[in-house]
Amino acid sequence: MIHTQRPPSVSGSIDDPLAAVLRPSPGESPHDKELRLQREADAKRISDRIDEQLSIDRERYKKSKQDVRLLLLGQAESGKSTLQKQFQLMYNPTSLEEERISWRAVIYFNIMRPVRRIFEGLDAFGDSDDDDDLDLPGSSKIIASSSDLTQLSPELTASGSSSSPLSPASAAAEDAQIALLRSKLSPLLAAESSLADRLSGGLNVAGSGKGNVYVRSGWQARSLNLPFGRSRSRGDSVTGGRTSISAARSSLDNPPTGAGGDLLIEEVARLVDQSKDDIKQLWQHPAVRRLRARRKLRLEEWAEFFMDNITRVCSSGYVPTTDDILHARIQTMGVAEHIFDVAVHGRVVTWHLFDVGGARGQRHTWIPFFDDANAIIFLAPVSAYDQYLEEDPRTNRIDDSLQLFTQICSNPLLKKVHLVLFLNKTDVLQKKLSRGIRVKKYITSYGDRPQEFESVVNYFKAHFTQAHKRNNENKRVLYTHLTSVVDTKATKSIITNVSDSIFRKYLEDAALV
Ligand SMILES: Nc1nc2c(ncn2[C@@H]2O[C@H](COP(=O)(O)OP(=O)(O)OP(=O)(O)O)[C@@H](O)[C@H]2O)c(=O)[nH]1
Ligand SMILES: [Mg+2]
Repeated sequence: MIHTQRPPSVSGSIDDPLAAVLRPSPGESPHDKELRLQREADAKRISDRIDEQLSIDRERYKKSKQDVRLLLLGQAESGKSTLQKQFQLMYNPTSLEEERISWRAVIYFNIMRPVRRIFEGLDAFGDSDDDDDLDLPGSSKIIASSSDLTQLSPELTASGSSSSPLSPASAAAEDAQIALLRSKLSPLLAAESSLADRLSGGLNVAGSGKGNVYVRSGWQARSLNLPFGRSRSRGDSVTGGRTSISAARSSLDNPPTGAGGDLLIEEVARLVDQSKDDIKQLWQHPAVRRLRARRKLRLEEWAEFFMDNITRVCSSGYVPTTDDILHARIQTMGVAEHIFDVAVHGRVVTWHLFDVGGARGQRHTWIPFFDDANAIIFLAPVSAYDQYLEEDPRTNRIDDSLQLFTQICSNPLLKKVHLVLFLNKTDVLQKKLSRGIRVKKYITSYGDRPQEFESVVNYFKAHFTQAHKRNNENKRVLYTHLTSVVDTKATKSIITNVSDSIFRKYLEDAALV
C-alpha cells in the first residue's frame, strides 16, 4: 500500500482557507453565530446570482449562435442604410415611428448643403456658357456626384440650356437677384456647420471631401432621449470586444433642450420655414436651371428630391413622411447592428443586420464581422456609371463596386456565406439614360451597345456574375435582384423573397452541423 503526502493545495478542510473563514470559532457567541449565518446566506445569494447570470449568458450565447447574421455591404451611397430602413419598416415599424421626428435634422441638413452648393456652382460657372458634359476625373466640376436633370421638364431644359447669350441688362438683373437671394439665405447657411456638428457629434472624418457628415449607430434615439428599440452598435452589444465605432460622445447624447425640444433643431426649423420661398426661387432660377442643364451643377438624387419638395418639407410643424426618411442621406460610420425578429415559415428567428459604412476609409471595420456571417446582401448602384469615388476621384464608381464585389467573393472567410447581389438605383439609371447620359463616355468597354436600360443593366450584371464565377470554387449560387430600395412596395417583396432564401440556406447549414 502506498501512502502519499497530500499536496497543500488539495489538503482537506483542516487547511482549506475558505473553510477556515466559514468555520465557527471555538467560543462562538449566539450573536456571532447569527452574523456568521447571515454572511454565509449573503455569500450564497451572490454565488447563486452569478451562477444564474452565467447560465443566462450561456443560453443567450447558445441562442445567438442560432441567430441569422446578415451583412449589408457595398460602397458609400450604394443604398445600404436605405435598405436597412426598409427592413426596419417591415420587421420593427414602431422603432421607425419613434425616431420619425429625429429625421427632420438630417432632412434640413440635406437642404442646406445643396443650397450652399448651388451658390458655389453659380460662383464658379455662372458666367461661362459652354455647354458641358465634362465628367472626366479631375475636371473642375464642383459637384462630382450623382444625378442630373431628370426632373426638369423639356420646356425648362430648353429654356435653361438655351445657348443664346443673355443681354448685359438681363445678366445684370439675374446677378442682382442671385445676390439678394444669397443675402437672404445667409442666416440659413450660417447654421449649416452647427447642424453638421450636432448630427455628427463633433466627429470629423478624414477624407470626407464634400464635408459629409457621418453618424454612428443610435443617433436618432440620442437626439430624442429614446430607447432605441433593439437596435444597437456592436460596441454596445453583449458580445462586445469588436467595437468598430468611435466612442466619441455625441452632442446628441445631451442636446440642449427647451420646451419645444432641441433648441438648435427648432431654430433651424424656424429658419427653413422663413427661407422656403427664397430656396424655391433659387432652385427655379433660370441661372440655376442653366447650370443644371449644362451639368455644371449636379446634385445628388436626395438633394433634388428635397429641393422639389421644399415648401412641404420646410413648413412649420413638418413631420417627415416615410418616403422622406427613405430619401434622407447621412453617411454611416463604422458598423451598426440592428436586431429584428423575423417570422419565416411559422418560426421566429432573431436576425442581426449589420449596416456598414461603405467609404474606403470605413471598410476595414467590416472584417471582424465576416467570420460568423450567414448572409451578405451586396449593393451595387448601377446608376453610378458617370460618377467617381469621392475618396478617389480617379476611380469610376462602377469599377470600384466591381472590385469590391470581387474581394467579397474571393474572401476565404466568406466562402460559405449566402450571397445576394442588389443592382440598385435602377430608377436613377432609367432617368439618366432617358436624359441621354451616355454609358460609353464613362465605361469605354460598353462600346456601341444600345443606350437602353435592359442592355446597360445586362452588361453590368454580366460583369458582376463573371466576378462571382471566377471566385466560386464552392459552386455557391448568386442571387441577383434589380432594385430601387426607395420603392417600398417593390423592396418589400424582394426582402420577403431574400429572407426566405437566406433562411432556407440557414436551415440547410443547421441540419449539417
Ligand atoms: N432614387 C434612389 N435613391 C436611392 C436608392 N438607394 C439609395 N438611394 C438614396 O441614396 C442615398 C444614399 O443611400 P444610403 O442608404 O445612405 O447609402 P449607404 O450605402 O448607406 O452609404 P454609406 O453609409 O455612406 O456607406 C440616400 O439618400 C438614399 O435615399 C435607390 O434605389 N433609388
Ligand atoms: Mg449608410
